[in-house]
Amino acid sequence: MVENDIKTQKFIVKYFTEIMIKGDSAKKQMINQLYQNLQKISSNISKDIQIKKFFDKIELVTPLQFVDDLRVKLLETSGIEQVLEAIQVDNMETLDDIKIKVDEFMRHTIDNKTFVVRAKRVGTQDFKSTNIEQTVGGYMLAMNKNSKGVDLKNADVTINLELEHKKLNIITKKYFGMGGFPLGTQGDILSLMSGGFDSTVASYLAIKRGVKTHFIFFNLGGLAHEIGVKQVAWYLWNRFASSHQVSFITVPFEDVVSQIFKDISPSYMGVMLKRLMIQASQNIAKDLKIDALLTGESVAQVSSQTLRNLSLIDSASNMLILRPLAMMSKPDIIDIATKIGTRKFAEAMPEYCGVISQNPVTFGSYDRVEKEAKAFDYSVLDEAVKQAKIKNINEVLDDICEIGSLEVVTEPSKDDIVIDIRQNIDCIKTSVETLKIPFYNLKKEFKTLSKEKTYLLYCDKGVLSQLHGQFLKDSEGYSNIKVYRPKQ
Ligand SMILES: Nc1ncnc2c1ncn2[C@@H]1O[C@H](COP(=O)(O)OP(=O)(O)OP(=O)(O)O)[C@@H](O)[C@H]1O
Repeated sequence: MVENDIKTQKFIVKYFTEIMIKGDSAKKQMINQLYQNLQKISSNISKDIQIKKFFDKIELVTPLQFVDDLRVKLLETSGIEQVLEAIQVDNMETLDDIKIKVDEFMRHTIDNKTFVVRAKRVGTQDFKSTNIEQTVGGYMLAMNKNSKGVDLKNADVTINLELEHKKLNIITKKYFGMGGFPLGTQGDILSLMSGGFDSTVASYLAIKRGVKTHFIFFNLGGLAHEIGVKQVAWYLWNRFASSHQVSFITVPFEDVVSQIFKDISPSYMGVMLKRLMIQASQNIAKDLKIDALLTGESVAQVSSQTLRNLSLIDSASNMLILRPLAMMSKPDIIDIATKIGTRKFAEAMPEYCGVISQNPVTFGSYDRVEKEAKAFDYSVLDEAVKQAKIKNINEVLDDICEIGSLEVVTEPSKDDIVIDIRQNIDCIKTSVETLKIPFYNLKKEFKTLSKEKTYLLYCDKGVLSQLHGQFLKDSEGYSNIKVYRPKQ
């Protein structure tokens, strides 16, 4: 039981170890960037969160009601090695002050456990860190008969203390952060985003490395695919990169695909399609002053992703192309997708344009690709690039919402059924029958529901409900779907 009337909680953010071994100016630049990123992220949660930068850490002090939100965001911000949660107590002048406070806050942790006290100290006190450890340890041992005693080598519980002048931090929890470099320290990249496992994991790895990651999507003709890609790109950005604004570019590629069917030999269609995507991406990246492209390609993952074919694709442009998954195995990629929450999106992503990957060449020839490329009418590609739509990532969901035109209902009728399609476990409470079906199971489970009822899809902003409802309507032919947006 904590008896003190504490109204704030402190987070201590320790920098990624690779930042700490940099030279002074690189280190300073990275710490400044992380500080700015955290200022932005924390002020989005609450203007009452205070943030302070030190040479070896950043401290954030938050009112208690924002602790959970802030913790989640800190653990999803690149550049952080460890996040410590601490209780901060001021006016700690003597060893007696310290021992009493630490016992008050930490005694509940040592019941039936062995413990050890570790302390660090900054200031001109007349005692040393070891004195703090011994005094606090001795006092807690005497005061807590249920404890199993002090164990210096193998304690069940370590009580970590940091005394800075008269300010004492009692560390209550430690988490591993995401690692990596602060977003914005490594320039900009344009990620070719098809929404499957690979391009989403590749984009995450770029973000984690500190690279500001913009997205480009080539629309080959499927509304469902467009919806899926926009949704997962927004999810990645919102979760791991919202300290920076990035672009989402949609390039209409239907005509390019038709032209490929006219001009290119079947076995080279797949390689040519990728080359054309790379060429279009390069042109757009140059306009946006982006230095490099990113893809989710991985050597040998599918029969067409041979080293030779990747080289044929590469030779379509002279821009740097990063392929962070090049040497990774699929299970490792899926593990990352599961960890970062994109697995469900990837599994729900519809197949597109399968024809173009039938009987692909696996060891294409440089001469032949040149010949195929010469046969292609590039004015079609130029036109597609001209028609590309560039949006801010936070506008893409609204953007697709315009495509949808499902009726929006603010009050359900008594026979309606509400379906909460959000990914989290909470389910909205309504006055009518309400089901929980996360969006990634909707297609499968909707089939099993009575056709006689009207279903009102519910999500946080009404946007994903529009998208998924529209998808069910267009692709599966259902007409008994509306969107539920209760009045705030
Ligand atoms: N429609 C598209 N729009 C943008 N980029 C694409 C598109 N299709 C493919 N790409 C890019 O090409 C890469 C290889 O695509 P391909 O379909 O061959 O492989 P994949 O391994 O299934 O990719 P993913 O798992 O990312 O869907 C993708 O990772 C992505 O970077």
